Amino acid sequence: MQPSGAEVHQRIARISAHLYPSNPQMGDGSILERTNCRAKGGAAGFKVAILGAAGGIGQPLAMLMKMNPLVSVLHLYDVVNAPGVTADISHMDTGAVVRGFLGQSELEGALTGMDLVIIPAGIPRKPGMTRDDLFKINAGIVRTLCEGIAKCCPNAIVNLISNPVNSTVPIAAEVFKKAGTYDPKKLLGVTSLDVVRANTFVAEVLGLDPREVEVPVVGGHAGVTILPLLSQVKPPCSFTHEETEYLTKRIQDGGTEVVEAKKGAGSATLSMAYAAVKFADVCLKGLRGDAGVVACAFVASQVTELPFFASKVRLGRTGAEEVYQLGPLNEYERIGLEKAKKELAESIQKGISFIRN
Ligand SMILES: NC(=O)C1=CN([C@@H]2O[C@H](COP(=O)(O)OP(=O)(O)OC[C@H]3O[C@@H](n4cnc5c(N)ncnc54)[C@H](O)[C@@H]3O)[C@@H](O)[C@H]2O)C=CC1
Ligand SMILES: O=C([O-])CC(=O)C(=O)O
Repeated sequence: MQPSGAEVHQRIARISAHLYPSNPQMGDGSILERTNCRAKGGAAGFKVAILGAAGGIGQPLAMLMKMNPLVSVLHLYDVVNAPGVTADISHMDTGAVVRGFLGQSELEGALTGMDLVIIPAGIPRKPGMTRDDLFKINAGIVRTLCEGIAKCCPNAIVNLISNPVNSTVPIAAEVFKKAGTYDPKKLLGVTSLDVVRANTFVAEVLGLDPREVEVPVVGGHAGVTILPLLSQVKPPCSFTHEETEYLTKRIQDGGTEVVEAKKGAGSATLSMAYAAVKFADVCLKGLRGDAGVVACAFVASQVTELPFFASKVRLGRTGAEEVYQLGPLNEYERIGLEKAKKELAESIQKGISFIRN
């Protein structure tokens, strides 16, 4: 029997409400003309939210996550332009269902039920600024978003990209502690761009394909706190002192190199989206229960005397299930580690104090 006109309207309204739960204006009558209204959408997979999805990182990150077969539902949240980015990305013929959420009043809808939350919300650097100069504005943004996570999806894995990561991760930890939801395994500061850069620059020097190179980068994510362990590069190789100095400095200053090249138009966005997706994919594979999933991240740690430190971690069903020791360091790296720890201690304390005081 053919459905009645009223039944067809009801069916479309249901689909529209499913796709745009808190943006009814995005599911207006125009959907009547669409031919895909019987789409099931969302095969088995994970639910992922991106907070800051309309930004320089957020947009390519959203596009790449829409292409990830492990993602069944993708929520795009921002305080501006989320509907436009959502409409655009939702036309991609990949499995994930995309939904947009605009502004603080829709944060709850964006977060409820999520398995993984990726946060690239916040202002980027301009030439002459340090990442710490972003603290004033980004600290408050991260606090608000993490309060939402504690309330709506306290079990989600959080990938925190917003700078200064060395302080925003401690901020997030304090917010979760206050809310009684803190699970150190689930809070990961994203340092994968440092690894991506290190692999690229080391491959250039060695004349190798970057896909064959693995460089552990430990410490934190700002200047001297970024510590590439060139003595542990795979495949095993050695560097002259000059090469070590050149590579260490280039990896540590990679972000500044992009900020200066962009001349005031922001910082790394495309390589960051790539690195964030690589890292998110590793987190999702861990959640799925894949064995031997390892990546570098800035996490709660007992590897040094500091409460947070970036190093290799093993991702599993509950997040960062194992944090690896640093392994043997050479003299150059030992000196670098002391410098890194000094700056890191201050940045971590600044983040903690922001919430406690
Ligand atoms: N961890 C890392 O390796 C890297 C971190 N970053 C950092 O990522 C952050 C974002 O960089 P871009 O995307 O280039 O900046 P952007 O300015 O292009 O985008 C940021 C987005 O965040 C949104 N936003 C602002 N306040 C918000 C709030 N309260 N809730 C939700 N969204 C909000 C803005 O509307 C904007 O769309 C910066 O802090 C930057 O320093 C950038 C590159 C690498
Ligand atoms: O340098 C910046 O401000 C952005 C960033 O963290 C990076 O590119 O590593």
